[in-house]
Amino acid sequence: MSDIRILAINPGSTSTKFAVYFEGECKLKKTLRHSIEELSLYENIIDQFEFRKGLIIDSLVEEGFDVDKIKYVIGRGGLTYSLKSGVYLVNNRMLKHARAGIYGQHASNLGPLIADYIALQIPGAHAYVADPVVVDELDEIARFSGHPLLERRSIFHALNQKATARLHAKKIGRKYEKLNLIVAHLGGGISVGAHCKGKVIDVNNALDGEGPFSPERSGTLPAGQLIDLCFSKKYQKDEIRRMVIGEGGYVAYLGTNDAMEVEKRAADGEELAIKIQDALGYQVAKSIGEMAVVLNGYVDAILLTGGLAYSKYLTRFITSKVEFISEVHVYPGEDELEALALNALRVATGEIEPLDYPN
Ligand SMILES: Nc1ncnc2c1ncn2[C@@H]1O[C@H](COP(=O)(O)OP(=O)(O)OP(=O)(O)O)[C@@H](O)[C@H]1O
Ligand SMILES: CCCC(=O)O
Repeated sequence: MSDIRILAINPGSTSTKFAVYFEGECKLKKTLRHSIEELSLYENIIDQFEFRKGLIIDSLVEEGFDVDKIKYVIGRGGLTYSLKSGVYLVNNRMLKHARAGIYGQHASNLGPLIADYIALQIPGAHAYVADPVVVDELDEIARFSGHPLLERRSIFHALNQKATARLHAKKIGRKYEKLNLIVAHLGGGISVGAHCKGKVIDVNNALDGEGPFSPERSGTLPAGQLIDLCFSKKYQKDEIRRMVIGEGGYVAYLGTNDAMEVEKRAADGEELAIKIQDALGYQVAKSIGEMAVVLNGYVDAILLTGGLAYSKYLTRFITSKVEFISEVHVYPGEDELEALALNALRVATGEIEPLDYPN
């Protein structure tokens, strides 16, 4: 490995995270948190581009990094075309789709834009994204929703799910491509994926009201009641959308998206907090059961990851319901920056070729 320098960028809904790696070693890792007031100045996600990009560049300069030596700038991929898993060279079409948000607004749309901007300032540098949220490896049978006007799409925590699955495979000395795994990412949003020999053949769409509820998302709602709500004239479209994403789940029931606070309130005996925390665990366990069926019962392991997986209460609750299916392993938190950097390293060392974003 000769002087490979990588900048990894992960724009999240309330933070911008970035890290610099030299020779595969992390030299700087920063999380810049953004208050609701700060972000409310911008009407659209894309309007935050200058602000977030400026913060990263200022931080790098402040830390005295010789940015000119960075040749790989890799961002979290956004809501663009559905893609197969891998590392993609950022091209103009991807930038256009991310900028216009034609497949939806999400902070990750800023990933390719910021990576591209920074790479353009450095002679010889290139911009990439890896395992974007739109990684789609769904089996054909999983695409049917129940109505031809509505096709299921694969939108999930692909980067962390794949990284956790690969980490587990490495830990047990097996190849990811040889295993059947169920991975539950338990973060602000929740996705539960069936990984069949290296492909996520079914997963709930974590950004479209599917699957378990989460700290800030409603998950699947009763369709009939939702239709009535939409036409009740009591709510605007945006309000309903926020009930599903941003203000559903813990936020709707308990007024907070902080699972640590919910756990404390439950431990202090607050009855509603106890019920809702258990209901979240129950729904996650139910989704894991569904994915076991998708894998015909052949499940090498169930992996719990994401911020909520730090909660011993929750992981024990879920484990008690699903351990009859397979062994459960807990990988709390996420290290998406590390996952991005590892992907860039695989390109830098020639282990993989970057893919082209389709025309
Ligand atoms: N030690 C802990 N115990 C319980 N919950 C925790 C702990 N640490 C963090 N969390 C919870 O994890 C959630 C955030 O998880 P995470 O950081 O994985 O999500 P995110 O990155 O904001 O969103 P997403 O994972 O959907 O992209 C918050 O509700 C937070 O309170
Ligand atoms: C599924 C996309 C990632 C997120 O939860 O924000």
